[in-house]
Amino acid sequence: MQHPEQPQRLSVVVMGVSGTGKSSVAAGLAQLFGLPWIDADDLHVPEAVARMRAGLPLSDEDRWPWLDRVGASLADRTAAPRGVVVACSALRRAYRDRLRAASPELQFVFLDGSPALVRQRMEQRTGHYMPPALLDSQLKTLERPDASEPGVLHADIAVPVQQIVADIGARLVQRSKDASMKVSA
Ligand SMILES: Nc1ncnc2c1ncn2[C@@H]1O[C@H](COP(=O)(O)OP(=O)(O)OP(=O)(O)O)[C@@H](O)[C@H]1O
Ligand SMILES: O=C(O)[C@H](O)[C@@H](O)[C@H](O)[C@H](O)CO
Repeated sequence: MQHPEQPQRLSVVVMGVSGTGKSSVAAGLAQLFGLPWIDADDLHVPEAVARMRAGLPLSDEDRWPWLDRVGASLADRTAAPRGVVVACSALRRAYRDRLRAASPELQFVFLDGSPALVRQRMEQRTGHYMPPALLDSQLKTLERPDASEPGVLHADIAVPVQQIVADIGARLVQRSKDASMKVSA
């Protein structure tokens, strides 16, 4: 179903370290806005997944081509003419800038929370290749988006997914209204 206040084209990356709820929140936002969603985990080459499964973190060199595939999905207006929501760790500023270069209207949702809570959720979930032991390296690699970075909404992962989705959804709609007012002013 299309959200009654659907912004023009919505291009959103839900970012954060492993286990913060990116897939859950991306799926919820996509449902709210009637858009497709993509899990960037599905765009890793098998060698990268095998590496993480074995407890080895990815390097920049592993991530650049993957980020370019994520960027291509964000920019694909044929597959997603009204927009798309992508769950992607996008841990470093340079990674996010690479995605912005592919999709200039891109907005980010940063899922933030205590490492203890994230670890607990990673340990409780089943059937995922990412071992909780890689959380420390994820946290070390993370460059938290600060006020100098454009278009980032912050969300606290301690609240239920539905609440994060409703709150972020409302803020995205508000932003789109603010942007159209600026254009017409
Ligand atoms: N806000 C939340 N409240 C309670 N549980 C949550 C919340 N968000 C996610 N979870 C649960 O935490 C676990 C991790 O969530 P999810 O798989 O969506 O994270 P992710 O960031 O996509 O992980 P990864 O990047 O490793 O694929 C899942 O079991 C999910 O159901
Ligand atoms: O940049 C990275 O190190 C990766 O994208 C990881 O974050 C995982 O793919 C993802 O979080 C699944 O657990």
